[in-house]
Amino acid sequence: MNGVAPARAVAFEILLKVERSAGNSDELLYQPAVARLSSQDRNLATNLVMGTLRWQIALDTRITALLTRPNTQLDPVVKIALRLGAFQLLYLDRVPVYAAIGESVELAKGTANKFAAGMVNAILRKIAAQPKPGATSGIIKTADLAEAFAHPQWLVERWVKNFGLQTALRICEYDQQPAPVFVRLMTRDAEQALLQEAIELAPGNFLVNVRRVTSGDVSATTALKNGRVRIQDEGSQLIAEIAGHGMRILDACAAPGGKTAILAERNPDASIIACDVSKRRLAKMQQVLQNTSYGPGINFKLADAATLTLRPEFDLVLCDAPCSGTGTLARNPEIRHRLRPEELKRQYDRQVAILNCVMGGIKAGGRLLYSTCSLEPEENDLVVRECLNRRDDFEMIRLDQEIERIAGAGVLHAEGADTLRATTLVNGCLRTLPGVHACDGFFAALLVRPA
Ligand SMILES: C[S@@+](CC[C@H](N)C(=O)[O-])C[C@H]1O[C@@H](n2cnc3c(N)ncnc32)[C@H](O)[C@@H]1O
Repeated sequence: MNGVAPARAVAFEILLKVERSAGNSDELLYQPAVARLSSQDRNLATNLVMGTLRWQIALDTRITALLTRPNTQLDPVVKIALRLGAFQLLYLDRVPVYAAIGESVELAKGTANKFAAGMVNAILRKIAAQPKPGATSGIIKTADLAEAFAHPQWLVERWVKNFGLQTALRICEYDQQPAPVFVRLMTRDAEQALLQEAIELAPGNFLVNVRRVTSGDVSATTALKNGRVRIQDEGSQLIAEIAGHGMRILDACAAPGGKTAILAERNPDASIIACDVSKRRLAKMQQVLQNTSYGPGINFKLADAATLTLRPEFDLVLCDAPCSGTGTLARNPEIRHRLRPEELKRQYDRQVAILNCVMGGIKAGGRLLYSTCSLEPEENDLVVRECLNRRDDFEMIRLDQEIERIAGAGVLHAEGADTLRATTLVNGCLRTLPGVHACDGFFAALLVRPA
C-alpha cells in the first residue's frame, strides 16, 4: 500500500479480517506479517488493532453522526479506514494528525468508490477538530457507562444487575486497557533469564510461579523460545492449579493447551487425554506441547466432548468449556461486537451437553472441575445446577478447601491466598472479575463423585 506505514497497513488488514469475521485479533496478531515488523512497529500495530476494536462503538457513534446519510452501509474498507484514523486522532497522543488522516485516505483508495477517499478525508478532519473523549468520573447510569466505555448496553445492563454498578464500572475500565501479560516461570533461572533480556517483572496476583510483565516484549525473548517461561493469563493458570491431581486425566476442551500444560507439569506420572473438537486448534496445541519435557504424558484426541463415549475411568476431568468469553474482553475486544444476547442460551445448551457427557467419565472418588471465562450466570452456575439436577451420583464441593490445599502446597503466595479467600468465592464456586482482579474473568465449580 503506497504511502502507508507498515504498522498501519498490517493493522488495517487485520481489522478488515476481524470485521469480515475471518479471524480473531489475538491470533491474527501472531501471523508472520506482524512478526516481520520491527519491535516498535509491532507494538504500534498491536495498539492500533486492539485500541480500534476496544473503542469501536464510540468511534462508530462519532463517524455515523458525520455521515451525510447516517443509515448508509459503509464498504468495510472505508469503515476500517475511518475507524483506524478516528482512533488515532482521539485516543493516541503521539500520532501526528496528518499521518492519521493521510494514511486513512490512502487506505480508502483501496475501494472502487472514487468518492471514498474524499469522504474519509472530510470526516477525519472534522473528528480532528472535535474535543477528545472526556472524563468518565461520576457515572451513575448504565447507559452512560456503556457509552463512556464503548461496551454494548445489553451487556453492561447484565453486569450492573449481577454485580452492581461499581463492579460493572471496574470491568468496563479493565476491558479498555491492554490486558496484562503474565508469564509462568518454568525453570529456576527463568526470572533471571528474563531480566537479562531487559524484561521487567512484578509478582503475580496469586501464584508463586507467576510474574506480571511490567516492561519489555517477552514474545521476542530467548527465554520464551527455549521454554524457560510460558505466557498465560494468571486466572487461567489458577484454574489449572485448582483442578489438582490424578493418574488418569481428561482435559475435555483442551486447546490451545495452557491448562493442559499445567496439568501435565503438576501430574508428571499421569496419563492425560487432551481432547478438542477443532482439528486446527488441536494440531497447533500438539505441535507446541509435544516438544516440551511434560509432553510425552499427553495423548491428543480429536473429538466432540458432548458425544464422547466414556467409561467411568478418570480420576480427574477438566471441563474448560467453550463459552462467550465475556471475561476476556480486554484480550479479545471484538467479542463484544459479535456476541448477541440470544447467544447465551446456545452456549448454555452446548455447555450442558458437554458437562453432562464428561461427568460420565468420572470414576467413583474422582473429581471434575467445570470452568469458563464467561461472566454470565447462564454459562456458569446454571449449567452446573442443571447437570447436578440430572443425576444423583455427584455433589458440588466448596472451593474454599481447594484454595487451602494449593495454599498449603506453596502454589499461592500469602497475599494471593488472602485475596482469593476474601474476594473470589461465591456460593462455593470461584469467580474472578476483570478489574476487581487484575486478570481475565473466570468461573470454576468442583464436582465430585463420592466413592
Ligand atoms: C475455552 S477454550 C479451552 C482453553 C484451554 N482449556 C486452555 O486453557 O488453553 C474451549 C475449547 O473448547 C473447544 N470446543 C468447543 N466445542 C467443543 C466440543 N464440543 N468438544 C470438545 N471441545 C470443544 C474449542 O475448540 C476450544 O479450543
